[in-house]
Amino acid sequence: MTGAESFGLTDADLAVKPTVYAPGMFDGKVALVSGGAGGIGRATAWLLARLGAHVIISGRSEAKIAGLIGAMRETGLACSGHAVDIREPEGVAAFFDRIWDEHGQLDLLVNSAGGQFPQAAIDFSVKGWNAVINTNLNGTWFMMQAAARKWRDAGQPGSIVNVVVVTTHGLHGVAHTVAARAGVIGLSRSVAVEWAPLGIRVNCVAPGAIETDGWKVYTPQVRAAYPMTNPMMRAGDAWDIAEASVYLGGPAGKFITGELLTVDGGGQLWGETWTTGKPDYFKGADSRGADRPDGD
Ligand SMILES: CCCCCCC/C=C/C(=O)SCCNC(=O)CCNC(=O)[C@H](O)C(C)(C)COP(=O)(O)OP(=O)(O)OC[C@H]1O[C@@H](n2cnc3c(N)ncnc32)[C@H](O)[C@@H]1OP(=O)(O)O
Ligand SMILES: NC(=O)C1=CN([C@@H]2O[C@H](COP(=O)(O)OP(=O)(O)OC[C@H]3O[C@@H](n4cnc5c(N)ncnc54)[C@H](OP(=O)(O)O)[C@@H]3O)[C@@H](O)[C@H]2O)C=CC1
Repeated sequence: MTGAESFGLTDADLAVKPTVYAPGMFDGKVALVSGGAGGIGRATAWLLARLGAHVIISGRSEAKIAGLIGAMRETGLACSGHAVDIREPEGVAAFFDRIWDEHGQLDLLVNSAGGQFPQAAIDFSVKGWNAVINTNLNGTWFMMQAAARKWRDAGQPGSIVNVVVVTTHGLHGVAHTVAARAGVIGLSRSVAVEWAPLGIRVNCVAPGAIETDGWKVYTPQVRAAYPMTNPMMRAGDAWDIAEASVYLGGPAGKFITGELLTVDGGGQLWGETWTTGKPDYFKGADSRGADRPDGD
């Protein structure tokens, strides 16, 4: 692979990809997609804008946001963007002030900003652990809380979709992110109850292996094995997650809150996920070795 290689759907794909949803479904609505210039966020931003929403795109990289906004506006879609690090609560709060100043409303927040690096848990540094927890748990929370405060203060309903990771089986090499995402899922279930009186719904989508540029952090060997993470024996695409988020976050999900929708081709039921490669130990009984510490 070269540094220039990219994965997943392009803007040209996303501009025309067929959707199950009706045109105009989000007319008059305002949606915010964090990580909106990443793979899954980008697909979500295109889908929501094509369905009529004004989409606000955030992320850390101004250049990535500007590129996406240019591509979307070229096709006549309504969007704007702002660089915000979700780990900075003051910056996040100021961002939501700005959204209300400019639009006076927000209808849907999709938290797609996140990520991790693959490493054996036993080798995590304190800094590495904190980077992943701060991004995926704290950052997601700062966005959720800032949105909810605005909705409460404005007396407006709202909807949040958090894009997480499958946490129900041992996801090798990404224990830090599984810990953070399990936190987000638990948090979402709790505030789904606390915030129901405010008219705020909170749901999560757990993607399986979804081909995006986020895969660049994994080796070519590991990426090549991702289709083996599920019984469909293929990766999903970012549109799969975008349509799931729109289902939960939009009108189709109006009686759904505190829910987790897994979109992984059945990977929870069958499949192997090795983000740092399959260790010899798991390759078969013969590979366990006589020196394996059995603890007895
Ligand atoms: C059921 C099947 C599911 C399949 C799941 C597997 C597939 C999953 C795919 C994805 O989720 S892909 C999409 C997500 N995108 C990414 O993950 C992109 C890359 N990740 C990030 O950018 C993370 O957000 C980040 C690493 C947390 C970035 O945070 P930050 O910008 O603060 O990081 P750094 O400053 O670069 O690093 C901070 C600190 O972290 C440690 N560290 C970072 N990278 C590595 C690494 N490759 N190996 C070991 N340690 C790493 C390290 O301590 C860094 O500090 P320094 O050493 O640089 O001082
Ligand atoms: N692709 C997959 O197979 C899977 C993905 N997921 C999760 O889905 C989500 C989206 O993934 P995907 O689109 O594939 O990955 P990408 O890496 O393509 O997108 C993630 C986006 O998050 C943004 N981001 C990261 N950290 C921060 C931060 N501190 N503040 C603001 N923005 C930030 C990045 O923007 P910028 O570069 O501008 O900082 C980036 O565009 C992630 O949480 C990911 O872990 C879960 C399971 C599988």
